[in-house]
Amino acid sequence: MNQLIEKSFGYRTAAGWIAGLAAVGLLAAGPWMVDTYYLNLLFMIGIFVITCTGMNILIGYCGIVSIGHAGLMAVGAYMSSFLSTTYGLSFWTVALIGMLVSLIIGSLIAIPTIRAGGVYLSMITIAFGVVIHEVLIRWDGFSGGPLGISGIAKPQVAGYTFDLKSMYIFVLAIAVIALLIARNLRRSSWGRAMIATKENEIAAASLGIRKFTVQYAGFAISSVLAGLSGAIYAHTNSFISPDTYNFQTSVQLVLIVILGGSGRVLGPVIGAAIIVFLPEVLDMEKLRMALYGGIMFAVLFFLPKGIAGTVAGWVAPQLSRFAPKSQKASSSTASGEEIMFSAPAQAKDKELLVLEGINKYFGGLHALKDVSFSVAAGTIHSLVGPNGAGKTTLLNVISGLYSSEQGSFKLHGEKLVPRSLSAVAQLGIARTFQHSRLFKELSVLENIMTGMTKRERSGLGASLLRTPKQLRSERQMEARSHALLDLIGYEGDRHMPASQLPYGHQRMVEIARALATSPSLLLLDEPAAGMTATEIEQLENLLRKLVSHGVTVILIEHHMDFVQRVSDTVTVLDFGRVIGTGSPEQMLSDPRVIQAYLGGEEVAASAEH
Ligand SMILES: Nc1ncnc2c1ncn2[C@@H]1O[C@H](COP(=O)(O)OP(=O)(O)OP(=O)(O)O)[C@@H](O)[C@H]1O
Repeated sequence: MNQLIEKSFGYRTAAGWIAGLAAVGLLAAGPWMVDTYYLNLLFMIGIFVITCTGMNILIGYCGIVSIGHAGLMAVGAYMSSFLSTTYGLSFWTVALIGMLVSLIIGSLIAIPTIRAGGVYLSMITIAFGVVIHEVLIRWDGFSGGPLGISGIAKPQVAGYTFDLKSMYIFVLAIAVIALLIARNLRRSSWGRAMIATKENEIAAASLGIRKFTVQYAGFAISSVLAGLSGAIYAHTNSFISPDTYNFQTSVQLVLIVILGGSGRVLGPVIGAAIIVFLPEVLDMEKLRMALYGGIMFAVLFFLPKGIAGTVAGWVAPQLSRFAPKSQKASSSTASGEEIMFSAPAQAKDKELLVLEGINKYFGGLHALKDVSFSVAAGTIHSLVGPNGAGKTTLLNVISGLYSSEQGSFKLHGEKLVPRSLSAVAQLGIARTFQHSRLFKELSVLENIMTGMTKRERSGLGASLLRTPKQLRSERQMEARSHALLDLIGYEGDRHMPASQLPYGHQRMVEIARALATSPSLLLLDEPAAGMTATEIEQLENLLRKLVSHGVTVILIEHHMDFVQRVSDTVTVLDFGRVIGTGSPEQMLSDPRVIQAYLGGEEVAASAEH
């Protein structure tokens, strides 16, 4: 039965390829089937697909809504047109230069845009688009001013001059390549890192993923595609003016991505087809902006996932009924233990982490007061204390999410200088969060694979081209993820989006994702919360397995019997201060600890009587 299912998945992929090839074949026959008017429209769809595939990577994968991308198209178009009309250079040379200049300018704009984040991000891109438009109107010597540049040469190859038909075929080929690149990226560690950062920047950073690096890559790809499509358009149309690339064009580009379905590879194709054909069909050329505004409103209100996203939402559950629930990678012979524990176990008596005099303030609140203790390698060290005692704050300080005002850390005997979350992850410290921070858009397997990003990430070029080496690395990561899920005893559907997981499974997957970073120190913030008794038992076994192989665990937990069973050492915090460190038996029977835990209840109880 399993083989049948696997075969049917193979058939699905094959069916996808056949349908794709048939569609491309049909579109390639376009020049011989439609008149010039419709061929022009098809050509424009191709141009938009190229640009919007880049924007889809930026908006859908990275979560950066750029409303100035027409400016980057303009850079490619004007640079190539200027060089072509002034120096008579060939299209192939000037298109390449246009693309590179667009890449350079896009990369420069990316820096403030990514750093600003939030609402300022889109404002910067709008400002960029407006500035480019103004520069083109005023810089006569380069752009021809408001009149633009005309007489731009068409591409030539061995004496053959490209006409609209051949340019259309060329654009179709580039659009298909752009779509394949977007698809490859989505299936690579770069694509997963982009989506992870978009969904939960803190969780992504805790896996060692640098937001700036992945978002910068998204900006770079989209700049290249915008510059290229700008150059192709200019050399086909033979004329460009500043109005070709105004604010309206930028809005149109965003609309195509959102209408088609941001983050969906085929979204730009659907969006571009509708946005190009609709004003023609409705004969609303003069009311184009009003029509776009209406479409934008309707899409955001009725189809927030766009057309492709909505259709996928209907179809995916039907297909998942045929998906193998617990599919394991056949190529892997490695077990979860072999993957996790390739490093030699550390001696138990060695101090892995030493905290000295940690203080943390939130305004007037002194949340951590001179916290000092050490954590021995290969042990489970629990942090307990009443609500608000400062346990999570301490974990946040250790993991680099918060900086402390005073105090120092030593890891493996070396002093650590203040560090970011992603830099701490690079040191081999992994964590989970009190409230699940899984990447909901990604499947269970993809979540785990995201944990391997810092060690396994292939180069960006290899990911875009899906080279055999990159494919091998992907398969290895997938096999390792299966093995890790086996290790934690995860029995659920591994291809299911994390958004659909029950709470207990979310917690387990989050632990597996942290383990995927191969940490030497694992910080767990209330991992048993929301778990069933069986799952807690599995967690207990897993923790024992981890420490037996030398992994060190710092555990925050409110289930005291669980703490008592698994811990080697317990540190008790109360009002941000350490009130004791010792064995679980010592600590949990210490009168100060009982007072700290029960004091509030006693007060409450006495108030009731
Ligand atoms: N980001 C923050 N800004 C302001 N105050 C904060 C912040 N994070 C924590 N605090 C405060 O610091 C104190 C310690 O909180 P913390 O969450 O670390 O306690 P805890 O021991 O983990 O509690 P619980 O068991 O309920 O999770 C609390 O008074 C809390 O309100």
